[in-house]
Amino acid sequence: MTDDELNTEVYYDDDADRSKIDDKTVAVIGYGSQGHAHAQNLADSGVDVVVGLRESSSSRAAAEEDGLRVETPVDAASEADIVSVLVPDTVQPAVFEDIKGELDEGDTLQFAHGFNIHYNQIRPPEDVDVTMVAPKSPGHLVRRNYEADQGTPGLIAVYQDVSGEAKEESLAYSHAIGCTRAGVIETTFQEEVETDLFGEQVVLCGGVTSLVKQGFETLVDAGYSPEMAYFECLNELKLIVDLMYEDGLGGMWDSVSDTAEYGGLTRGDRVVDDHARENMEEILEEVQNGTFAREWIAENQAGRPSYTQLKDREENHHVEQVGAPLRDLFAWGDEEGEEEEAAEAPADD
Ligand SMILES: NC(=O)C1=CN([C@@H]2O[C@H](COP(=O)(O)OP(=O)(O)OC[C@H]3O[C@@H](n4cnc5c(N)ncnc54)[C@H](OP(=O)(O)O)[C@@H]3O)[C@@H](O)[C@H]2O)C=CC1
Ligand SMILES: CC[C@](O)(C(C)=O)C(=O)O
Ligand SMILES: [Mg+2]
Ligand SMILES: [Mg+2]
Repeated sequence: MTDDELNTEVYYDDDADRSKIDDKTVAVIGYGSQGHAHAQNLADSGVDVVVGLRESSSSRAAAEEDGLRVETPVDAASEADIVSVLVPDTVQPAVFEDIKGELDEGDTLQFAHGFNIHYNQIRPPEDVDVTMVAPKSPGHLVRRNYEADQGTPGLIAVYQDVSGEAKEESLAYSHAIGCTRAGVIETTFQEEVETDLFGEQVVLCGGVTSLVKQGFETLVDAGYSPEMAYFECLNELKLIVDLMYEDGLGGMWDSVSDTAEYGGLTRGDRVVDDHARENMEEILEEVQNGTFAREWIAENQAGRPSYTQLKDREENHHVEQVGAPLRDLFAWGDEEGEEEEAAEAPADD
């Protein structure tokens, strides 16, 4: 398929005008999954970066060790032309209240996910650009891909364009973090929020972990060894998804046996059936009408009681107890573990 056959325009390196960012200062607020990747990629691309972290932040040492200048969020925002808000969605409204006084006319307030703008938790001043550059990937891979001279696909969106250059600046920022190497699509804050929340709940994070757990439990409850069940339902999933990633569903079907293909084609829809589809539609509606957003905001205001309980249950699931020692035995286990620990920035919880 050529670019002409695509339904939407995809922007690559040549479409970005780096002069829109090269003489600007970017404040990256937060140094977690996305923050460390954006800050390091921008800096390696020659952009002036200052990281904004609170004095007590556990991420300060990591950012400084990575050679970045660190100030408080207020001081970083004060000297920046572009303020990239990369703290957790739930703390963004409070952080925004602290830094909003530092946004000068014509500055850019930028996000990697549109939750707080779309659900009106942040009301930006009218005289700044409001944009989004959202890599479609976990942050650690945004950094890893950049270092490997590869890219990460991303989205850009413009919510407010005071300067008349918001889109061009977003593309230049996408270039500097490596997204235009892989391709960038323009969207709206609404579309990004609704598809991102739906995708992570139904397929990528929620759906797939439930599928793994139910498959694992079914085998173990039927008397099969947990190790067998782990390899079958979790470990091999990565290898199957890698094939889909490289060459679509067809690439995967071509690689597995005819027996697997026939069994999968006849049985898959019995598992993820019409009932599952109805549930997907219901979940999408909760995203669209704000039910999920209200629930998540209230959950945070209450100190995250359900989140804490569910997280604890997940961490103690049998598949996790079986998997950890097995992964330690993998030949590459130590090396990868060390690399990830080094790259790992502190999480919000
Ligand atoms: N995770 C991902 O890969 C993706 C995330 N996004 C979006 O990117 C944004 C950032 O998410 P993510 O990278 O996961 O965030 P993280 O949870 O990884 O962010 C943690 C960072 O935020 C800082 N932080 C936490 N609370 C505060 C606070 N109150 N004041 C100042 N700094 C604080 C932490 O520092 P401290 O040590 O001070 O706590 C740490 O540096 C979100 O909008 C998210 O939806 C988009 C695409 C993918
Ligand atoms: C899939 C989860 C995600 O949307 C992401 C990595 O893209 C997130 O919010 O972390
Ligand atoms: Mg998300
Ligand atoms: Mg996402």
